Amino acid sequence: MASNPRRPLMAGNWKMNLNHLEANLLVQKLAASLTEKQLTDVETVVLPPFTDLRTVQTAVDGDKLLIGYGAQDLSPYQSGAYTGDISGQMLAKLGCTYVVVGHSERRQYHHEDDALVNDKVNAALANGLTPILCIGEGLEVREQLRHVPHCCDQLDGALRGLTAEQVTKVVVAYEPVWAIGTGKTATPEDAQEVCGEVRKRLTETFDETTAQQVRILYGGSVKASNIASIMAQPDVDGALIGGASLDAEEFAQICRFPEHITR
Ligand SMILES: O=C[C@H](O)COP(=O)(O)O
Repeated sequence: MASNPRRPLMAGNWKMNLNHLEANLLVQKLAASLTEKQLTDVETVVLPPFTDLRTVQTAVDGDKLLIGYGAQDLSPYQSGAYTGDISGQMLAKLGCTYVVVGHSERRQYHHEDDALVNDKVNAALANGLTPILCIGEGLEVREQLRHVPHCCDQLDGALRGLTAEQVTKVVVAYEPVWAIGTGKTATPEDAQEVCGEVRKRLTETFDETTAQQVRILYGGSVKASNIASIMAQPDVDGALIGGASLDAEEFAQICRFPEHITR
């Protein structure tokens, strides 16, 4: 098999954790724990709460840190009377490059469906942001062995109407809900099964060249101790990391995974 041309991406989703002072410390510590080469080889991104973004921007710009950042959600609208919401243009203005869309916690607690996720993917792209599109099955679906069609349906719904060129700008994150924050990691083979099927679906819906360009991440209890075996899978191009990204040293060790595997 040809070597993987996709640059690995490690994205730390802080969820609703860390105030802006703690955010500054974590970003500085993370950058100091990684060499320029490590940060060049593996794209390292943090996804703080909205209230931390300006602080993270100041740290990254001020110290020219090789760390990217983005948000955990965005409104499908550009502006207007949407109390409490944040638009893609606001995030772009803060220098964000990424935004998480359709995380299972948004789907569960805010009843986001595939149509809304599709609108948010479009809003992200319209503002030059890279959507990290989350898909994944719950335990019941997994036990019924319906996880592959379930994830492909979510993928189809979220990407409906997009051109192949737009799809190359999307990152897909496969996160089995039963593995999020539970300490129960999917096996590397479980991760590869769905990530491989996602790439196959992208090939069928768009084309092979497009599918080969899309980065597909795994998320769900990723730690320094299990990242190497996950990243050894051919269709896994990185990880969306929750809990472990709140510890700078642990996250840095995850980003250093190439030292432990040969792809
Ligand atoms: O977005 C990140 C995922 O929900 C995974 O979270 P976790 O690493 O704490 O399991």
